[in-house]
Amino acid sequence: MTKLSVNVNKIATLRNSRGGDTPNLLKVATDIQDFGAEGITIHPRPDERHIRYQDAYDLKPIVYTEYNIEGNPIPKFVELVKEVKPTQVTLVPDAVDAITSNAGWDTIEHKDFLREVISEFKKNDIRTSVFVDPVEKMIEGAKETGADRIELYTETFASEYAKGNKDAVLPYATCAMLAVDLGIGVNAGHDLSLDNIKFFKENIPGLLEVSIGHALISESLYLGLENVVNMYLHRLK
Ligand SMILES: CC(=O)[C@@H](O)[C@H](O)COP(=O)(O)O
Ligand SMILES: NCC(=O)COP(=O)(O)O
Repeated sequence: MTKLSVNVNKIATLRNSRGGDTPNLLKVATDIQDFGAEGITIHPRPDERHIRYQDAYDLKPIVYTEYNIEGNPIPKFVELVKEVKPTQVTLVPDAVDAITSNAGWDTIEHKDFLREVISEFKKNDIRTSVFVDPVEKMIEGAKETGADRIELYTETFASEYAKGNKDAVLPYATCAMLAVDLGIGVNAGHDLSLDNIKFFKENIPGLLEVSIGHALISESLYLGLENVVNMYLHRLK
């Protein structure tokens, strides 16, 4: 079974745009789980433009499913994760000024660094995952770091699939099979959506978890607008 972990970064983006507490992140995270999602993902960035570090603490007692915290393991992030103790930490090599995550780790070049932070998280009983492009050498490198899982960076798959190139899933399938053979769990995320998720799931062996945010929140607007507009019209009669 593949677990759905909902990334709530975009809820925090909307909240921060007005400086208040609407939408309320904790209510949304509670509702998402009550509606059946099996996890909540956050990706606090150093500039706290969406998820604030304090949100990570506030969500801890609210998340009763799997709690996944993603980010670049700078010292401040490592301390945060060790204090919050989520179910899983996903290490992402994102630059401070990146609009969003745009590449996986070079697990060979950064093997020693990754091995060190991963062992620190493992001592704290936190499952570890490393964000990687679908390149076999990077999966083998991830194994060397001691990570429990990889998260396949699915941006290329998503953009190619949208253009009709279904073969774009093949490197992901190959890497997932390799990971399973090596005894590493397989997660995936970035730009997955209602349009591409079924095909991706059907083609990726052993897919344990997907984390989805941007498309899922956008789709919630598209699919929820009619209901809300009609509720306003009803009150204005
Ligand atoms: C690792 C990954 O693909 C997601 O965490 C994505 O980066 C979401 O982050 P943003 O919401 O900041 O784009
Ligand atoms: N790890 C990927 C994630 O959490 C969500 O990415 P996206 O759906 O916002 O692109």
